[in-house]
Amino acid sequence: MIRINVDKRLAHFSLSVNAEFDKGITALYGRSGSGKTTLLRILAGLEQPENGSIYVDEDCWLDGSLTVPTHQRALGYVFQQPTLFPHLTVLENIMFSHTHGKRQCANVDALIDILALSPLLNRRTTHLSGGEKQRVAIARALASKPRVLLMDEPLASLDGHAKKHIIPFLQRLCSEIAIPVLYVSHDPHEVAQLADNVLLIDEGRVIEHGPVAHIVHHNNFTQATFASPFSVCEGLVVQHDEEDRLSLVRADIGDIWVKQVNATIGSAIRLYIRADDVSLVKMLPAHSSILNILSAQVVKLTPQNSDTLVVLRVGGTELLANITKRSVKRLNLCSNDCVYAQIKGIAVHVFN
Ligand SMILES: Nc1ncnc2c1ncn2[C@@H]1O[C@H](COP(=O)(O)OP(=O)(O)OP(=O)(O)O)[C@@H](O)[C@H]1O
Repeated sequence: MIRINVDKRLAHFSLSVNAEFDKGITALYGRSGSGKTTLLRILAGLEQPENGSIYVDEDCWLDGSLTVPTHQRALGYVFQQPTLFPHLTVLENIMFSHTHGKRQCANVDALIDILALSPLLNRRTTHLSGGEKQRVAIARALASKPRVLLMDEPLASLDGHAKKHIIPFLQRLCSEIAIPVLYVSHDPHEVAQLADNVLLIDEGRVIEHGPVAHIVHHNNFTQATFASPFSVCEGLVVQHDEEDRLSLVRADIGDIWVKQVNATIGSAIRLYIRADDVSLVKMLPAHSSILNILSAQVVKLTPQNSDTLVVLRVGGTELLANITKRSVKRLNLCSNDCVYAQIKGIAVHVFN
């Protein structure tokens, strides 16, 4: 557990953060210049706050005049551009912190295995792809067995294909290392896929902090980076329909049919549902191509520029729908109305 309470003034910017981060991935999310990197740098001891404290469990990294220098903080730092030693092989890069640091070394074999680095170990890092370099940088950051992992847009320099490839490694790794991971990202899709919690930051102040499914529903989240609104739902795979190539997910919003997923029955799964892919009807349709029709209640209507964002209560949780103003008028939609939310199975993104 990290407990941080710091104030920092820069020339035209001030940051004031009081937060706690438990194990798992916390996405630091906010518009450009909101203070995400500054917060990581303070945690790493690369910036000195005017006052405040940082504790990792019971260990003090900063309090008043006491400042533990960066090299004595048990942390790993992964940057947007992997900074590897070009004169060393992949294995030598990974082992660098082991041979040069004083901390106990992690199980390097397990890291190499999880990050699928075995075929690369004897290669020079100059000849690796961007995604391979970043996997080496992550292994190196973890080889010193840090108690905190800081990742500053680690996938930003990768293309969509490389990102897709590396994200499952990251997910597996972060669930195995069981330490707090602070992960800066501008990409709402990445946040939805990876984060357990989100700290939303604006102008150096914490705007929201909590579980990802809750925070992504906040207007502040979409306004922070002009992301299209979406919902994140947790569920379990309960059935595969081989003939129709579909899978049934028992999610917190109800049972949802999605395109067949490569996951065993009982696997935990996360659904990403764009608000634009949710439509509303007041009566159950007699014949519909839409596979998922859920009973819902309107909680709130928020007119946007040309659309209206509708917060729905579905099961014990919330779901967002984005519909046109004309649709709101046509349905004469008001708060507390009972409706049916329709979600195309084909439109649901599945993260497993
Ligand atoms: N060394 C510095 N001196 C003065 N101002 C700085 C310094 N470093 C950063 N800033 C300012 O502090 C603010 C926060 O910067 P920071 O890099 O933390 O933002 P960020 O949220 O990480 O942005 P981005 O998403 O664009 O990387 C910005 O206004 C930036 O110009």
